[in-house]
Amino acid sequence: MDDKYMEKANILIEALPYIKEFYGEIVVIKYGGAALVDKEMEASVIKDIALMKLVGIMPVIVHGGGKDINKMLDRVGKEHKFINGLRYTDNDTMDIVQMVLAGGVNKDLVSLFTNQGMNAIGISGQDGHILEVEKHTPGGDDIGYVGKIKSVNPMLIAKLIDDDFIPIIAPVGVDETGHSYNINADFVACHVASALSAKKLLFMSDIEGVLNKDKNLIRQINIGDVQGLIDDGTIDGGMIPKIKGAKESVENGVEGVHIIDGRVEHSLLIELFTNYGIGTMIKE
Ligand SMILES: Nc1ncnc2c1ncn2[C@@H]1O[C@H](COP(=O)(O)OP(=O)(O)O)[C@@H](O)[C@H]1O
Ligand SMILES: CC(=O)N[C@@H](CCC(=O)OP(=O)(O)O)C(=O)O
Repeated sequence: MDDKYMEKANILIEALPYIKEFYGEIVVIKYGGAALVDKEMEASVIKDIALMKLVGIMPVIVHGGGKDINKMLDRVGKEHKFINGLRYTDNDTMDIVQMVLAGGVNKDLVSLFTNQGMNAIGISGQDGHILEVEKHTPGGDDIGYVGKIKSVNPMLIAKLIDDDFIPIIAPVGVDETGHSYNINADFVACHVASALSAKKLLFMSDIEGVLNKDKNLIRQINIGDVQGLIDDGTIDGGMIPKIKGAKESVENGVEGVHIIDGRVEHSLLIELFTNYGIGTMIKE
């Protein structure tokens, strides 16, 4: 037979044990950063997730949209600032965060799935009390309406999954008085993955994975080594919440957390369904 047909058949056969392993399992995908700004890539990611769903995996999406919030703040002439990676969120900023994340990014993603003939439902952590928060005051600082997750109520998400929908969750939570809070989407993804006892959590970012000091990709990190990589400065900036959250999720029973490059077409499929993968896996 023609080699090129054999090659295609082999790719499908290589995927078989993974499809079997993940069949009926929940996989949480944090979709944000660079992967969210390029329309072509966005369409390709949606196809990958549609394929996952059609082979029996139950995907749950938590999205970011920090760059879209910045753009909207620029448009209305409002300054934006981050304190240790968290957006300073005063009342007006919170209105914009809610509008951009829960109203814009969330519904745009739902439309993309609808275009692929898939049933997706866009919700935020406010719906069904999914994300209950309290005011986050890191080191005693008041950074406005930034939420610290107190509890995740997975009931509504589980119901949507049971009814065959792909839940798409915006990282906005609610406190006991009903006020909305802005939450870092990485934290939300980790808490949701733990609460749902997901098999996997995948972070799609704008870098190959976790890099060592020589800027080479680290293929696997055991949770016992995470703190050392932070302490010696190998990991900093936006990678810190991902890696800390990854460690916590694994401790809470998520089998593996993967950090993959959202700029590479089909990185999701390659990571899940091939022997070699593409990014960094964090595991026990
Ligand atoms: N060791 C590391 N390996 C990879 N990225 C790192 C590392 N240390 C810091 N980073 C930074 O973390 C960034 C990813 O975090 P972030 O920008 O918050 O992603 P996203 O917006 O996709 O959630 C990378 O682009 C990189 O600048
Ligand atoms: C408190 C806080 O910082 N919230 C984030 C929420 C969005 C987010 O996390 O988006 P990315 O994943 O695309 O960075 C923010 O306002 O930017």
